[in-house]
Amino acid sequence: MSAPNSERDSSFFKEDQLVQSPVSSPTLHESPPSSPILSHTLHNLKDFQGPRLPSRFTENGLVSNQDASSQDAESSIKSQNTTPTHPSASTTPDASSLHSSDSSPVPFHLNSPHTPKRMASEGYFALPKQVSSLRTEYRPASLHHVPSFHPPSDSAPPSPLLLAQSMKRKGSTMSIPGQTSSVYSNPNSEGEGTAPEEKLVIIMVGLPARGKSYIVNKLVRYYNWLQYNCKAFNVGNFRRKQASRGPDDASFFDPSNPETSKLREDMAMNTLTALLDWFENENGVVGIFDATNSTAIRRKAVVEHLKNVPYVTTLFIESVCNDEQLIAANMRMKLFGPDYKNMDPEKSLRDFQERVRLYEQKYEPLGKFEEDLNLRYIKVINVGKKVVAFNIRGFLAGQAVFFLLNFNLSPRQIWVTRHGESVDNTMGRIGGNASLTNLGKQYGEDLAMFIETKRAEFQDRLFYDITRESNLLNGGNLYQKKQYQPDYNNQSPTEARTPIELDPEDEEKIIKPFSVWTSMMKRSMETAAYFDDEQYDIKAMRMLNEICSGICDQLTYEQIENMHPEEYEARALDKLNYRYPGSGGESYLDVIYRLQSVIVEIERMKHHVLVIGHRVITRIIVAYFLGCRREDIAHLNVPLHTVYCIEPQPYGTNFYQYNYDPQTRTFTRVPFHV
Ligand SMILES: Nc1ncnc2c1ncn2[C@@H]1O[C@H](COP(=O)(O)OP(=O)(O)O)[C@@H](O)[C@H]1O
Ligand SMILES: O=P(O)(O)OC[C@H]1O[C@@](CO)(OP(=O)(O)O)[C@@H](O)[C@@H]1O
Repeated sequence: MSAPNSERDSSFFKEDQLVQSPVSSPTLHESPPSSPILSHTLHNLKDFQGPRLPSRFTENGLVSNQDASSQDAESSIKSQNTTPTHPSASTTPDASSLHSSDSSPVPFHLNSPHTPKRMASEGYFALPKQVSSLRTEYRPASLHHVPSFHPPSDSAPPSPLLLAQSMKRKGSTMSIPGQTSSVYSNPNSEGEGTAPEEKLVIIMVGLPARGKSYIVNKLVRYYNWLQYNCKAFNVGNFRRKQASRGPDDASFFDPSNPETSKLREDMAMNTLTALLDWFENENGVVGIFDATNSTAIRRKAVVEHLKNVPYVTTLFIESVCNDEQLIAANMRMKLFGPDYKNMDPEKSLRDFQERVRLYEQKYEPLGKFEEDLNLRYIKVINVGKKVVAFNIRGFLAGQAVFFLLNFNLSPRQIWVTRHGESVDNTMGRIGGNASLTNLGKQYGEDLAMFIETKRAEFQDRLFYDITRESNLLNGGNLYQKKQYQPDYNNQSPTEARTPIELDPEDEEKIIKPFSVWTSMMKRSMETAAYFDDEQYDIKAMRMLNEICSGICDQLTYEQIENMHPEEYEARALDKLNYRYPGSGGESYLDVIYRLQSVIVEIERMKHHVLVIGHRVITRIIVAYFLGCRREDIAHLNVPLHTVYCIEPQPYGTNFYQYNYDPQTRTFTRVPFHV
């Protein structure tokens, strides 16, 4: 019998790993376990000499091996409306508690959606190999006759039916690297028996120039930052690498052309196969299939291709856009893309418009077909102005939905810097809650002036771009930028200008609020003290506090090396996962997870923000926008008195870096290098 929680030794708990579980669970075409729930239970009751499970069931509750996959062990639990009791429990559930709420026995049906095959695809645990090979006899009692429950004793094993009920169905829930520890029994050094973790295949849907790849790139960055191994598989890129890829113009996309249609389907399935190979060979966790996937028949082929893959769940993401201005802008963006680079823009635009027209002929939006199959999907309409979600389940899928509800395309600036120099910085002491030195205060004062200037500059750029855009679209003359060059050297940029009449919609886009966020530590809040809270929304956040160094707080690195050499060495080996010992001690991974809400809020905001953080905080935020590899995050070079500016763009992100010179009290732009 498994030990109660409190007595389990540490071997029961293992950090949820990034890598896929090494356990070789039975692939679903092998003879499936006789009863996934029961066998899983046996696996958990590691000392229990439970009832012998049959290798077969037949129609009256016993099902042949071939049909075992239609075995509905789970519904026999779910429908009996009882909280499964552990076989060792002394309570004896009476017959009524084993029946559905309407007190009639629940039919034991064989075609349940929760068969081992479906359970695997829904993220339930498939059984570790050593259990599924168990060959024992089990004859489920008829549901009309419910045997009374006798606590197990050496001689009489518990009633198999109740044993079944004691099996909590394993659902998919969050497994966060460095934050959760999945409990399982019989761990061994290779991690055998480690709980297999859910994998997610995201399937994009949408006409060309609807932002699919843009969304994909953001999701890849977000999942990887959360330490889930995520990669995009773009069919267009696959096509461009093919020697025999058919015509390079829109005719390739003509659905009435059988040859090119076959080519396109083959390219799509080959790309999907590459995604599955990546799952297998590189321990992928979230694979994103980036294609138009514009017809139900294509999506059915994708689902068929995936249905036998263990632990995989799917999520369709459709980007819908009926904003003509945005679509026109998107199409113009495409002219700078790989399909039309260095080609005549007018001709390329016409060709791309023809490609879209050909797709539109056969386009089928997500809907009844997917709902009839209970497939999960989310529709993002006009960049999230409206979002429709269907049957969203699973932790990883939920993360995608959460993210998609919070991103936008508005041009704005994201500024990140550490606090000004603190007393502890001058002493080389880490952590603590020291105040600024005079130099640190000077930095804060000059930072406020610098940001004020950059805010006005960006506002000018927005004004020029937006009025130019609206003039272009309205056939008007281009706005002459020179009318708008304020004299920054002599006056505060925000007051010197004559007010200009703007229509309300443009005004909202151009005159943007500006948030200044600090941690709740003195050195950060004191740096923000020079910002005018009439002009800036200033907010202190505990999530932005510096990493807690536990027993090493207030020590120098040299002291740590001398006093705690093993800690010093361990941290140097794996700074990302290493957690400082002592009360509140944290790792970089811990800080990443407490910054998740800050990152999503920055993505959601349409206005500017300045984060005045700390070394770890600055590294993690800059690493997110850079899309850094996990091994680089904890080592980015982010010295004091350096300001980073991040500008999200339609295709990617612009980065700028400014170094502060305390002698001249100026900021100079330098090549971005972290
Ligand atoms: N949700 C969205 N709806 C519409 N356009 C978007 C969306 N997200 C991003 N875009 C814009 O669409 C442009 C083209 O996006 P892209 O990803 O290349 O399209 P697709 O991959 O669908 O062909 C990007 O420049 C981006 O600014
Ligand atoms: O992860 P490492 O490189 O140790 O940097 C974190 C350390 O940086 C420091 C600098 O000493 O942050 P801060 O920017 O707040 O001054 C310490 O407080 C913190 O422990």
